[in-house]
Amino acid sequence: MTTFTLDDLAALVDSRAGQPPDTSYTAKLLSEGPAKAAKKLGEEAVEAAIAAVQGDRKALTSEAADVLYHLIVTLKAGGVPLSDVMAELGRRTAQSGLAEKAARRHT
Ligand SMILES: N=c1c2ncn([C@@H]3O[C@H](COP(=O)(O)OP(=O)(O)OP(=O)(O)O)[C@@H](O)[C@H]3O)c2ncn1[C@@H]1O[C@H](COP(=O)(O)O)[C@@H](O)[C@H]1O
Repeated sequence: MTTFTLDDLAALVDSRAGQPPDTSYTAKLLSEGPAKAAKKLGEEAVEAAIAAVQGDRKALTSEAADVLYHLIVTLKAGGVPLSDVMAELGRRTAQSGLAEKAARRHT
């Protein structure tokens, strides 16, 4: 069990933004703009999907980590804070909770 969170990862990515590209992989990726980060995200997502279809749990774990990392970088490059994504997920959860309650009232 790890205590490392997506917020920790986003903070690491934030710390690399604006640094010289030769200082880290993240700084280099961010310096290349949103399209490059998005391309990497797409590639990693396909690799994760292939691992899932093949039932390769080890590869899926590794590729999922790549997806989450490149998603965080893509969000940073696109100017969208992770907190906005979490808020959207929270809204959807709240909405589905209300929808479930309404459905129960009508049964
Ligand atoms: N989670 C990751 C992470 N996952 C994958 N990667 C990098 O993503 C790259 C993907 O591999 P590829 O072979 O597809 O990419 P590449 O061929 O090197 O690059 P391209 O030419 O395709 O752009 C590798 O260089 C990995 O090291 C990551 N790099 C960084 N992190 C996190 O970001 C933090 C900061 O990292 P640095 O920016 O390297 O200091 C680290 O402490 C980690 O927490």
